[in-house]
Amino acid sequence: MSVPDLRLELMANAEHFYKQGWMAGTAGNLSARLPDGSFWITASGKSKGNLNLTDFVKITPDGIVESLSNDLKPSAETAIHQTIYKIFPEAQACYHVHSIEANLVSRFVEGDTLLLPPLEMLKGFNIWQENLNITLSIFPNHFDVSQIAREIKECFQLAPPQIPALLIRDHGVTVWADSTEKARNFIELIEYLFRYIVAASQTGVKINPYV
Ligand SMILES: CSC[C@@H](O)[C@@H](O)C(=O)COP(=O)(O)O
Ligand SMILES: [Zn+2]
Repeated sequence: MSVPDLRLELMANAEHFYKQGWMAGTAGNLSARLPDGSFWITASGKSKGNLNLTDFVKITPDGIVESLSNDLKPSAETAIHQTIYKIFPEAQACYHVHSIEANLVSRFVEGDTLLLPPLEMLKGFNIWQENLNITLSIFPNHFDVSQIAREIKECFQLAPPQIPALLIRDHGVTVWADSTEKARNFIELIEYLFRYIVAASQTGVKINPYV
């Protein structure tokens, strides 16, 4: 039986996110791991609304770029995907999108953690506790992407995140999961939580009554 090409999943998910307005103007990047530990990642600067099979670059476990053409460069944020796959061996897909709500909520706090609302939606991240006090790490949006990747590694090696997601201030969210399907769900869940936080701030509702 032939194995389905993971690029087809990435193309479908990118189109879905693009239609939500989360990958406008070439924003965002998606990757998925292959059984040999290499991963497909979207090539840099491509519109994510209508990707082709040729709009991807393969990165080997040693970090070698295997490009299908000289015109293709790997995503400018490949270092973040590599870091996530290194720290979390169970991760099989890593998705990064830019939504307006992610950027707004990243400005709601000055520190490096965002308190999440204790909503039922958190069960989608396999969190089954009452009186939830779940936070999301926020990283500065350094011009040098490898610096962002280093800070992610340092932070998560000290303390693993409570949910498989991270936010880069004024930039966007990144999630990872053990399948492309779950990574897509995680993007939808976290973006729902961001929308809730924005709406709560407009209506005066406390984000988390347990804190
Ligand atoms: C709208 S440009 C955004 C980029 O600078 C970057 O943040 C991004 O997400 C997409 O970069 P790419 O190199 O296409 O993967
Ligand atoms: Zn980005």
